[in-house]
Amino acid sequence: MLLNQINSPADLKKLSVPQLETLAEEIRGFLIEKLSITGGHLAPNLGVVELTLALHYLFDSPKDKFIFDVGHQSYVHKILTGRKGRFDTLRKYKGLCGFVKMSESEHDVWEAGHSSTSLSAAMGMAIARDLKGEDNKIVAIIGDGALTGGMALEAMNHIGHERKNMTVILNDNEMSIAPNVGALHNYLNKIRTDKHYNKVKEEFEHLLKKIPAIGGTLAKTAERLKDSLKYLVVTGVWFEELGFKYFGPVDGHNLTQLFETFKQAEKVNGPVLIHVITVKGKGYLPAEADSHAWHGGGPYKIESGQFVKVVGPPVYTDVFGNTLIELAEKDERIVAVTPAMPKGSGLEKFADAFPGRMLDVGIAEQHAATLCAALSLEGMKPVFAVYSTFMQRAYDQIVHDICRQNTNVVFAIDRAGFVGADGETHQGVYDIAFMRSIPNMVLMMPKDENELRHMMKTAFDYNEGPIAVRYPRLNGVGVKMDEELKPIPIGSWETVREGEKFAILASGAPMLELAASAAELLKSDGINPRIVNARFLKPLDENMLIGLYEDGYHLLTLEEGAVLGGFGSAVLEFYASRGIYGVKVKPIGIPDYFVEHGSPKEQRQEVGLTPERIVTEMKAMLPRKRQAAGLKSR
Ligand SMILES: Cc1ncc(C[n+]2csc(CCOP(=O)(O)OP(=O)(O)O)c2C)c(N)n1
Ligand SMILES: CC(=O)[C@@H](O)[C@H](O)COP(=O)(O)O
Ligand SMILES: [Mg+2]
Repeated sequence: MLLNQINSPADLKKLSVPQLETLAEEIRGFLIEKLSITGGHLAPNLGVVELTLALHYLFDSPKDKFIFDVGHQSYVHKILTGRKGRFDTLRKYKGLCGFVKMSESEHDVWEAGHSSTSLSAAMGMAIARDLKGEDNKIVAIIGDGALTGGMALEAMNHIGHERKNMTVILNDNEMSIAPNVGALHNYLNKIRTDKHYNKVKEEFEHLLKKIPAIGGTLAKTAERLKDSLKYLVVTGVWFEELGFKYFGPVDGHNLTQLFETFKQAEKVNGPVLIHVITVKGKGYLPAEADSHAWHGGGPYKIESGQFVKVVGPPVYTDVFGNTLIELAEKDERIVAVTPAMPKGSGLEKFADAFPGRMLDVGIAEQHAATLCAALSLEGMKPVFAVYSTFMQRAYDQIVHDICRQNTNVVFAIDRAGFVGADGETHQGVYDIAFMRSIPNMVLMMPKDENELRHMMKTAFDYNEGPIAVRYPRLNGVGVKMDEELKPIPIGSWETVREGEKFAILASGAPMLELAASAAELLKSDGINPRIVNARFLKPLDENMLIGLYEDGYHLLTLEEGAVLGGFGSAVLEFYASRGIYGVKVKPIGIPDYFVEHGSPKEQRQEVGLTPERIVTEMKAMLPRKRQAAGLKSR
């Protein structure tokens, strides 16, 4: 196996093109085999085997810098840079990261997980390189989906203006996670498919060069003629007008074509954009046939192409999608907006049921948020369906457009809390802190999927401004679902377990489960804590908080969110702002660092979101002398 001889990119340089082609097939086989056990982003990586080989063959990483957008398609890069032996640990706790990771290799020069950052990063590195007088090459690899992200266009605007030497590789496989959307996608499609463009291109470009440069007013007309002719036939003219020299479309699975194109591009001074056409899932028929399903998934049977655990969508996602349909049948104002995650956000059935009322805007969270604000001002009832982590992209729009104008936007915040294998770039752990501090915002989290349904009813009945419900990436909690949907009084908590002396205020199913486990452990100490479903993170249940203080409870708050500025902070602020200093409050949540990939259970264990930790914290709140004597609480 040639693959066994490849331990660094230098090993590639000795190979012939036929050998590289053989190596490509071996890498494909390696990916299919390894990911059948670990799961992961199979289709994106099968699509970039030849492209990544060409990069490492022609450039000189890490001196030349490769910047992968999103980074979910960096497995081949990792195989070629000495990490193929770690693939059994892919996306596992303390194992190989599923995205680019600087701590893993000197060849990893830019980390991501969120899309559309590669061009800004490339520009920053190009400017730094030139200021330092260095001469390394900078190559950004961005997908057609990531190109729909607003900051990619912001970067292109800057790059085209400064005209720094860099190479942008547009990996165009017509797919985002779902089929790609948008005018840019349609434009790329035209370039990709219109053979006419390519056939006449050479002749016309040749002709254009023949038009003599002439003086006077005629010159302007001739120039305008050249430009309009150029527009007609030169492919990639949109990129050219933005200051890039466009090459393509190039077959991204043909090494010879890739090498030829890269060699031509090397001669260009200034930014170059190479439009590479690839097949997402290339070389594994189930993934080629349905690259949406195979964008990222769990373990599978190679022969049958069946996932080992036919894991439906996370139960909250599914309940959200089904309940939204139920509500939309009675309310034609309801419109769903998703930034490129229709399936992940549970909106596919809604889209089928209500054509035209599910808007996939591409990877454009900022646009999605402001769009919702305007939809609401015009009398619609928009739901912004977004993962907690990706919602971070739209913070200003949420403040400036949605909340400040007090619009009736419903937020369906999915993947709230630890998400597991995607790790630190995807944890949904900051939205409590950043949403609760915005005026007019209401923020809820259900104790189970049945309460999610009632919260959705609450949200869509609410007409006092923005209202958000956050829910975790959880499969199969399994509770009885109420037929009738009843709105929940805003700001009302619920005692789910009576107790004395201590009260655990827990937000969301994972935390309520944790509280119940801690209560079990505490029985032997004669401590019987009250457990409260703190289902509103804003506004707080002020009556209950006053009552808990007056009844002398010691409080612990539990949140699967950043403890800095989170729910526990809100409770502390509540008491402090009323001059109540005699109540003990212990906020328990995620400490101030980024929690890497693993399972949510391992992540909770790592940060101390465990029953044992709660027991320790509770005992620490007992009066010193009683503790010292090892006495049980009163
Ligand atoms: C800001 C942001 N929003 C959403 C996502 C979720 N996401 C991950 S990959 C992806 C599609 C990327 O498409 P493309 O860039 O074309 O890469 P491909 O998977 O096709 O290789 C999306 C939407 C993300 N990573 N970042
Ligand atoms: C790479 C990326 O951002 C997406 O593919 C993300 O991994 C999807 O997450 P879910 O699997 O939770 O839908
Ligand atoms: Mg794509």
